[in-house]
Amino acid sequence: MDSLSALLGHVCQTCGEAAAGSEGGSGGWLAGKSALPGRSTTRKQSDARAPRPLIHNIIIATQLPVQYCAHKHLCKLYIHAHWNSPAQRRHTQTPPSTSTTPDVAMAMEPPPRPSSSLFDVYLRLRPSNSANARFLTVEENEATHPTHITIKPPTSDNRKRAIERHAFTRVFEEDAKQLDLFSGIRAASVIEGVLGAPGHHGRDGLIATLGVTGSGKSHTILGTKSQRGLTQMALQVLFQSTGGQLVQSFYGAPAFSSLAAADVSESNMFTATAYLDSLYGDDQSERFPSRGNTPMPVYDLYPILKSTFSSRPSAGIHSIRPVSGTLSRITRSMTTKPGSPPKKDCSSFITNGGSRRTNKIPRPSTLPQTPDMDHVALPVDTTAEFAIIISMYEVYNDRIFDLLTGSAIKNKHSSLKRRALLFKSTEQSTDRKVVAGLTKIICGSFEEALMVLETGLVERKVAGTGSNAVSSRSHGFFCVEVKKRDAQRKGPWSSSTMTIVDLAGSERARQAKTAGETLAEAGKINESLMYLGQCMQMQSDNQGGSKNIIPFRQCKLTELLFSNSFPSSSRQQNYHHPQKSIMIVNADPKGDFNATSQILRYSALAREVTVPRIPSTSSTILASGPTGRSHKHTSSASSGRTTPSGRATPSGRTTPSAMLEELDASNAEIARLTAEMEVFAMRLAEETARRRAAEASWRAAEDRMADREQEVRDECHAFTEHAVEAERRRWQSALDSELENQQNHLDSKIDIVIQATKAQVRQSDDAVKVYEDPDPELQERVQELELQNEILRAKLEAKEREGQARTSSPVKKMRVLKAKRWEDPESVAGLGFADD
Ligand SMILES: Nc1ncnc2c1ncn2[C@@H]1O[C@H](COP(=O)(O)OP(=O)(O)OP(=O)(O)O)[C@@H](O)[C@H]1O
Repeated sequence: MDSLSALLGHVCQTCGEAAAGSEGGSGGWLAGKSALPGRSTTRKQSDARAPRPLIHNIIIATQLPVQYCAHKHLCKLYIHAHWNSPAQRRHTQTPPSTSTTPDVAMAMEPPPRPSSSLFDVYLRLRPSNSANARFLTVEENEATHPTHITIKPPTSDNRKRAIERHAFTRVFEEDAKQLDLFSGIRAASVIEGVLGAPGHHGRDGLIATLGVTGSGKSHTILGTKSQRGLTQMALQVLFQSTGGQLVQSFYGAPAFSSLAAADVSESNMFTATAYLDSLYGDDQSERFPSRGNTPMPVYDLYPILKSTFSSRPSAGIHSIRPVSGTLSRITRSMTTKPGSPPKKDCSSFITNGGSRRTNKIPRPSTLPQTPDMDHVALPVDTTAEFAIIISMYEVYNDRIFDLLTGSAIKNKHSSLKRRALLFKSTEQSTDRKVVAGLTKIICGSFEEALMVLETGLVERKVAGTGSNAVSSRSHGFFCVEVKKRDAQRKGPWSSSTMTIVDLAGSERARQAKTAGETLAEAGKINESLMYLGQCMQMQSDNQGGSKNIIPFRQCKLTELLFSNSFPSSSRQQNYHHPQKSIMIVNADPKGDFNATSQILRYSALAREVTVPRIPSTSSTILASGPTGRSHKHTSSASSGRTTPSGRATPSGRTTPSAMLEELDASNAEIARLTAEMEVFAMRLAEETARRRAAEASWRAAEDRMADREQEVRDECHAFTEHAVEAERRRWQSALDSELENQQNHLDSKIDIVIQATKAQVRQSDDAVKVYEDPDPELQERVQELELQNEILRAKLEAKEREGQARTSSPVKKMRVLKAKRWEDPESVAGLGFADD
């Protein structure tokens, strides 16, 4: 009964009796279900005639805590509905106020951030140009900063909706400046955490903005033409704090390779000078006469940077000097006016209002110089050396895209299909997921970091809508990674990241007047914000004692925002503290009531709802009457007490007072039913939202499954193709080597035969005899020739005999023989004649 004791001493609005006791007639305000008449055991001992207050039924129906005085006067009907948890309901009891509209509970303290809370939630109101009345009131808090707001439906709203009260870590009014916000949210302490205490690793930090479209999220995070945003301010503080302790990380410097080696996210790392030089080199050559070695025209950043620098690790890169001069500013503050017809993809980062993106180098001197953060100096570990690495990406249609590829700088590449990156565990980062394959730029100075930031923003998806001339169509993530190591020992680099997120705004298609692709984008934006809302609502429930598991894996956005918010599972070397997170909710107090109240409802750290009481008809009637007596009756009637004039007569006839009583009872019943209806409507809305979320998550899961299936199929296909190709090559090479072996074997055999033949020829005078299988044709021919030979030989012999017979002279004989020898030497030899 803590709440009860807290409420003692208050005064009943109807009878003016001071609350001093407990239920049962001694007076006092009762609160909570345990003190309800009809439920309490003391009820039976109390005045049996005491009417059962109508509110009792409401309690039964809604299970909500209520208050009433000892006289059971229904002075006001307070329903403090902390829908999320009983624990939250408990601390909402409050005495009624005397104002005509029900006040909200004052006992709702700004909740201290418990360890289960993922975010500190700040509310920033933007100055509004709208002629509408403000529906949002900031409660003044004299002791400290305002932390509570009340939102009251506009008078035009005929749905009699509840008045809601929300608690935030702190509320910033419309006149809050960028610097007020920076110091108010204690951004410096986030940066300090990222830098790490002496001898300790840093801790990740996250600053994000949330709100409906046009509520000032980008204004807060990225600033405008004249004012810096939180990003630029944080960068300045970071660079001036680490100042002299930044490592030299030009290509070829040992720090560069060690930084690249220490990166766990499979990133493409470049120095800012090389990166900017590669992107803007050609067009800026006139303006940067001092810069040498301007790379070739860049058609794709990676191949050129890689071939230029990876192959020549020691290649000198000339730095781009800080530039002065009047040049067109790359800013978000141009293009169409809100309300004008949507203009597709009219990038806010274009110069001269044209539709072409520029490839002019961003110039730090022309960027806003205020607020200057010179006065902010953070304590830094003096024994350490640091490197600051910047990466940027956006979540567009639930896919992650690198913003530093440089493809948007050259017009030719604006149509190129971008490759989505994965948020996954890598080989070197098994215990936590990282966005793999990002472009990371090592920045040596604040100016370089600003140029990289502006370059990345050129690539971000923005479009003009009916609600905002420069509406972000994606959730933008700007990451500043601080690498730290011992300056003396040069040990391993530790890493902590400050992520600054500019979320896309939720929007209603009717107001934003979007269509086609922009409408589809809005659908995805709203869906991801709905998941974010669920996560935030659960975190707020958890503060009240619930132990909900935050469902952050439902979409890329929540995964990226929340996955580092929990303690690392690894307790060893890679242990990471949960990140310190800050959520800034932006709201236009005169803007769209429905959209704004919805966002405030799920982002607030605590909330309560007050259903306005429907005034009693009888009191209205009687109040307009002349007598005070009537009023007294009404009060009695409303308290449920019977009065002499209010009773039915024994004859059964009802007096006017009895009718009035009845009327009042009916009105109270109507009020009860209306309150009930309101409660059920809210529950229904919640359940519907939950169902929709579940359906959307189901659909998203199906999509993801299909994607995964396709990925697995592609992977299998690629793997199989690769394996088949490798096998084919293996077989081909085996075949080739087999053929070669055979050839060699044959050659060696032939060699042996030739050698043997030669040796045989050398050993013997005989001609080489070649033994071959007899050819039948040849054989026939040989036989024929032999036959002819025989015939000729016979003829010859015959002729010889003839000649011998004709001459007996030896000389003639010799002459004949000589002639014969020329004709047939063999036959002559055979005859034993020799040449003389
Ligand atoms: N606190 C502020 N002070 C002055 N002007 C503001 C403030 N907040 C927002 N604005 C102006 O309102 C306009 C819309 O703001 P902004 O683009 O930041 O909205 P947003 O929430 O980022 O919208 P979206 O979600 O569509 O991107 C801009 O012109 C911006 O300068």
